[in-house]
Amino acid sequence: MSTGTITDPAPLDAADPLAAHRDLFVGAETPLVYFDGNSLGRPLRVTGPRLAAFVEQEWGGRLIRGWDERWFELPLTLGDRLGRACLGAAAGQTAIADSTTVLLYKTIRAALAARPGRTEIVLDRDQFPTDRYVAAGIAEETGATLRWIEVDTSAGVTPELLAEVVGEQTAVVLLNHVAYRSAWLADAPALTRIAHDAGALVIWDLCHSAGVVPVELDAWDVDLAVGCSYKYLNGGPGAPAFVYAAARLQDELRQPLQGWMGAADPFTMGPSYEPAPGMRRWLSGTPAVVGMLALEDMVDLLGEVGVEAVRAKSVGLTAYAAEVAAELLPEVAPASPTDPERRGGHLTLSHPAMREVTAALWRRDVIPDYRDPHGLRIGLSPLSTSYAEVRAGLDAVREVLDEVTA
Ligand SMILES: Cc1ncc(COP(=O)(O)O)c(C=O)c1O
Ligand SMILES: Nc1c(O)cccc1C(=O)C[C@H](N)C(=O)O
Repeated sequence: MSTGTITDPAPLDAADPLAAHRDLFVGAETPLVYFDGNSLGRPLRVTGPRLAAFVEQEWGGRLIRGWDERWFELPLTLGDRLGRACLGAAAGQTAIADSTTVLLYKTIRAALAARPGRTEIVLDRDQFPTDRYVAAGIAEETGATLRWIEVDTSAGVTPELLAEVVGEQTAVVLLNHVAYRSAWLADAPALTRIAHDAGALVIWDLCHSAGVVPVELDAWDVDLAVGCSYKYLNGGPGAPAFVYAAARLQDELRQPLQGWMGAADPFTMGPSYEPAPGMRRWLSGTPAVVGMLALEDMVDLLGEVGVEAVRAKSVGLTAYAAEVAAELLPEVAPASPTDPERRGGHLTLSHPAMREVTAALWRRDVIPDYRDPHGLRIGLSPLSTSYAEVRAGLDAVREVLDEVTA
């Protein structure tokens, strides 16, 4: 059911300079509507053959020699390439390792230890659960206290809100760059400055921005950052995460999971742990080489396309989704910022029936996410999503909403 005033997606797709990139992704040609690329991105077509070739040639052919030839350095070489492609990080500051959860533990502990005498971890009430849970566990373990920023679930942390809570006891400020629920895009440079003015270190969780929103970690003077690689970086389910530590802090920071792969000379196998210089000290155990291969493919693609172009399409897609939703779903409330400058790569629409609507949409191969309270979350991966797909998905929301509220 259309009001007739909604912009036709066809000319938008025809004018989209990235439209052809859709064909690079597995499944993008099917009628399924995928609104969950911010939870698990689609695989690139090149990744299947690349995994098969890895098994036959690198793993099967080189066997243990692969470590010396490429794998031992891969967390750092790929980290550097990821840093250059979409994090604004010069070489030597990014490593691929662990999961975001584990890297949150490592970075928060390292930051706390670097601010002796200060006891507070500042974070917001609405940040992703794993961030809050890890911080709470560290507080129990170390005696640190959590100091909460109260935020509106349809918005996020502003400089004013942060300035109210930081103080001389703040050791570390932990923030999400794009809020997982509302898509609020935090003003990272301003918030980083506020943390620094209070004498604290800042950790940015970039899970919902890496690969879709340009990030400038060096220019913003960020201390530490973490993020996952399976959303807009299309690394695949459970692919390892990334960690950034500013070069100026690397000698000073000590992460707590002292494993042999982060030691100065792993193969000396000496009696005690000495951290490796540079980013290698952020590693703990054997790197997940197979898990990095799909990410490598996406980093190649992002390097070619440029994250600014990805962001331009992302803004186009979320603006179009907001426009269509406003026309087609007048009873639904926007639960994301209306200003595209403050909005990340997804859009959340709120209505009391959205849990039921989401379940019904999945049954008809329209795949968004549901997030409490009442949020239908539409994740739009710019390189694999078309404007026509946005329109088809929202038409389905209209039909299903009519059915479940009839
Ligand atoms: C902001 C944020 N942090 C962390 C995570 C997850 O961390 P992990 O990959 O360790 O499950 C997610 C999503 O799952 C997230 O959205
Ligand atoms: N990591 C996930 C998983 O292992 C299973 C299901 C969903 C996820 C997610 O990534 C959730 C996502 N971070 C969110 O913002 O809700």
